[in-house]
Amino acid sequence: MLFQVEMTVKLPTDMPTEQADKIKATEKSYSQDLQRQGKWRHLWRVAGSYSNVSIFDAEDNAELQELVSNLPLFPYMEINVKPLCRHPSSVREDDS
Ligand SMILES: O=C(O)CC1=CCC(=O)O1
Repeated sequence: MLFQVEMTVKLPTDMPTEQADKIKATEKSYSQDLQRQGKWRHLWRVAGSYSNVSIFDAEDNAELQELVSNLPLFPYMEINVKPLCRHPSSVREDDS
């Protein structure tokens, strides 16, 4: 199942830079691992913001919840999820 996930990062302004950098590095590694596994299909920055729009490919809602709640930045993000299904006019055969 495909899901559009929009994440907006809201780190506390008083978080020490070293701590923030460590969380961001762990987040990068975790996200790149999921991208290589094909679970995190797309990762796009929303221009002009500290948000991303991502496409996840998870077995079901429970797996999506597990993937997203294990994000190192999870405690510091607002997350919106939209389940997706194939558009009947899509010409892409691999959009499943
Ligand atoms: O910077 C972000 O949008 C949050 C994030 C998701 C994956 C990653 O490496 O950073």
